[in-house]
Amino acid sequence: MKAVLGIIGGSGVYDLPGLEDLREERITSPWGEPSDALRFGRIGPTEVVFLPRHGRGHRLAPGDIDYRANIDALKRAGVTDLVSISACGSYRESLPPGRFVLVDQFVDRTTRRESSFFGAGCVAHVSMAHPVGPRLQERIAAAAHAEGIEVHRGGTYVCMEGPQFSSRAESLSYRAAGYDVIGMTNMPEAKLAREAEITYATIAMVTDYDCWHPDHEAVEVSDVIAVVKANAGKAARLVARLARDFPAEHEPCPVKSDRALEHAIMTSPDARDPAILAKLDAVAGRVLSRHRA
Ligand SMILES: CSC[C@H]1O[C@H](OP(=O)(O)O)[C@H](O)[C@@H]1O
Ligand SMILES: Nc1ncnc2[nH]cnc12
Repeated sequence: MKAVLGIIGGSGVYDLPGLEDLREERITSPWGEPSDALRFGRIGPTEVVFLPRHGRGHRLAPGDIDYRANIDALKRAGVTDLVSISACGSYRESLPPGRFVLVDQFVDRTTRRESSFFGAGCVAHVSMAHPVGPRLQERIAAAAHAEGIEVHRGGTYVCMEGPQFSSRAESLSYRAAGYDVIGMTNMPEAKLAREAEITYATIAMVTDYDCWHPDHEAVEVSDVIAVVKANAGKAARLVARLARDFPAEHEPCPVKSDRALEHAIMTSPDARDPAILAKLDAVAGRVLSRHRA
């Protein structure tokens, strides 16, 4: 399978410099409205598809993003490997603003988001034991190393509902729980990518110390955006190197993110709702077409 690299830009990242042969296309999805038109292009030999998660001009709050439409649209665009660039707060003194963290675990504390493509009419359960593709993460780390960009490998990203930042008590409890960074967007994004058999990884860009730190009173959006802007060049270099060095063929994922639906669908073929199956054409086409045969 040909590799297509998807990039989701988070807060402050509304375009991707260096995309050649750029074209934009609004992909329609049966799941809803994607955050923006997809931007298709090439970096070196690699096909790249870019989507700004909050839409151009940051129109969408974390809880208003249609994560299902975004992932479905990226799947329709042929994306096999998806990298999220996300601003986050830090729970570690050793992860200061400006540091990139390649997280490998997520905790979902969101409360009012559609977090699955499956449900009544077609039930499926995929594994989220290892939500990040280790080989994709390895490639990001190698690209960072080649560019002289310091990254921290590993860590847990807790995803809160927002849009308000945490209270001090919440911040202290997340830190005590052992989480490393906090944001508002990587869940359900990572879950949906897994259901769509897209390999997912996050470059979490630390922008603040949340509000647990004795020397940092409270998070301010202006501080977050100042850090993102100061590090945007580094992020662009990292993505460009990742894309230039990306293999032409999608590499099989060691945690089977690209085969997540292989044994996941519970509903027997004769009990499946044809209307739901029609919506699942892109996300689950690989396995559903086989079952129909
Ligand atoms: C602007 S601060 C809060 C905002 O930033 C992060 O977004 P993203 O993950 O898309 O970079 C955080 O999750 C909040 O949505
Ligand atoms: N402290 C924080 N909490 C939640 N989301 C964030 N995004 C950036 N900083 C954040």
